[in-house]
Amino acid sequence: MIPPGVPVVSAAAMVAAEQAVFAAGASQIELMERAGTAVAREALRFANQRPVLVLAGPGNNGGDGYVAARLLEEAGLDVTVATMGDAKAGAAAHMRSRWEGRTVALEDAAPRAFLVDGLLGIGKARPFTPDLGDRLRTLVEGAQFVLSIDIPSGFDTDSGDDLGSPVTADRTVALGALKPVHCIGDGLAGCGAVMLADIGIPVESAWHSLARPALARPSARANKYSRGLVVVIEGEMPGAARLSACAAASGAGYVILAGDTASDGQPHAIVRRRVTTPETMTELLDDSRIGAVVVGPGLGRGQNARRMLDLALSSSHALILDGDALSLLGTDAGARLSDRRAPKVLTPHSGEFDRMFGPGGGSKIERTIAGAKESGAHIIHKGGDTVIAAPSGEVILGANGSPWLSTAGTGDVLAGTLATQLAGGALSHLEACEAAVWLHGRAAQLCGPAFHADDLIANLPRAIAECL
Ligand SMILES: NC(=O)C1=CN([C@@H]2O[C@H](COP(=O)(O)OP(=O)(O)OC[C@H]3O[C@@H](n4cnc5c(N)ncnc54)[C@H](OP(=O)(O)O)[C@@H]3O)[C@@H](O)[C@H]2O)[C@@H](O)CC1
Ligand SMILES: [K+]
Repeated sequence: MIPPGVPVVSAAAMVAAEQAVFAAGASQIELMERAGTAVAREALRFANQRPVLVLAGPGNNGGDGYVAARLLEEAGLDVTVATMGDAKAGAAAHMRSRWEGRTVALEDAAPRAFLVDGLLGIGKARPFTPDLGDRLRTLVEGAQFVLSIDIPSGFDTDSGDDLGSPVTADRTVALGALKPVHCIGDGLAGCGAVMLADIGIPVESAWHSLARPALARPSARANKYSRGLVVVIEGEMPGAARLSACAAASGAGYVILAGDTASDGQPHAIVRRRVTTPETMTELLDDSRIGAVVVGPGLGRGQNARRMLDLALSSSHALILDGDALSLLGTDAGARLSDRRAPKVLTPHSGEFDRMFGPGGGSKIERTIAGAKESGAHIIHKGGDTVIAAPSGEVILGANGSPWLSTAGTGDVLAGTLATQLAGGALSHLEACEAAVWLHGRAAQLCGPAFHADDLIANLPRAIAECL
């Protein structure tokens, strides 16, 4: 769980924002006092008179820890500080000197019920030595509650990678702004629930956490075309396209399922069109009322699939490219899509993303931005830590889903949900992506455990109702 709709910044951008506050006259000591106060406030909500162990590292994260220790002791709690290394000169050393309570070296510390983790923050973290790692594991496992200051110690701020840290927090108090580690990678599990503390540092960013969309009810003048005409192209595995079409039918005015389906079926509201040749596909797409086309779910990778994809790409409609369409594009994705002027959204999982844009080169956020810039497409890079990137470099980080989403067909449902939001025309492309990811995640939460993709579709109207 992360706070919705707030800026997310890299470690370097956070430091720059802090520097701007110092340049405007605030002192580092003042800022650290505010940070430690925010941590102590959260700790007091959960400590419930239990003995507290504050871990204080050598940097400013440790400085925040000393402030929190002082305030918790003043509030009447039984507090011990375990130190790792000497506090660095400046505010951290100042806060260390103001702590007069019980202090032990980290190596000698014994577990206590309430653990406040101020070992390492957004400075460049190195893996813990084996001895320290073992001691830390004992302290974490011996605690009933772990509260991390800013980030869980031993995680990389920008990639969210766990550097072999034994810390798993129940809660993390993010100071000033969210960082990538709160939203992506191993950090999602390592942070626990994330609280955001405003410590008076103005932060602006092109990256934000996912927020619930504001969706409009249909106007009194609405008709099936004004609410969006969605076309879903069927292929070798028709069930996938049908899931997309059914999801699109939650909100779109008109949905056409185009393919080799001789029989019609449920729901009857979805119009079946027999489209098996380039001629019938061209005829279908020659309709300016179409708001969005979904191509890829269950499409197949044979010659016919390739032909259908090419025709969809050469149309002027907004395209959602998913599943087999992404595999067919492969390493040509950037070159082929950047020439296409009409809107396009790619919805790869990590395997499909790597096949198109390569596996290396930075964090999931940086790689998704690079893919969006290269292809000129919006990209929804799926996973437990979905990253949405626009070619402009804007990013939405969405972790509102459910681990139960990891089942076949849920991606097809996302593609259809997205088509509806794009075809409606009321939202920008980035907003449509954000709305689709939010609705999809919320529908999954409403399903509870052990659902299948059809259940997800059944819950989309309830998720939409929460956005009106
Ligand atoms: N800027 C501000 O005014 C404010 C900042 N705030 C707070 O400051 C935090 C950032 O502080 P920071 O930049 O001092 O970095 P932080 O992560 O605490 O320490 C880095 C140190 O750890 C050391 N180290 C690394 N790995 C290690 C290991 N395995 N084992 C042992 N040592 C290891 C590393 O040593 P080195 O690698 O350089 O030898 C370096 O000395 C931020 O998250 C927030 O909590 C708030 O108070 C608001 C005001
Ligand atoms: K920490």
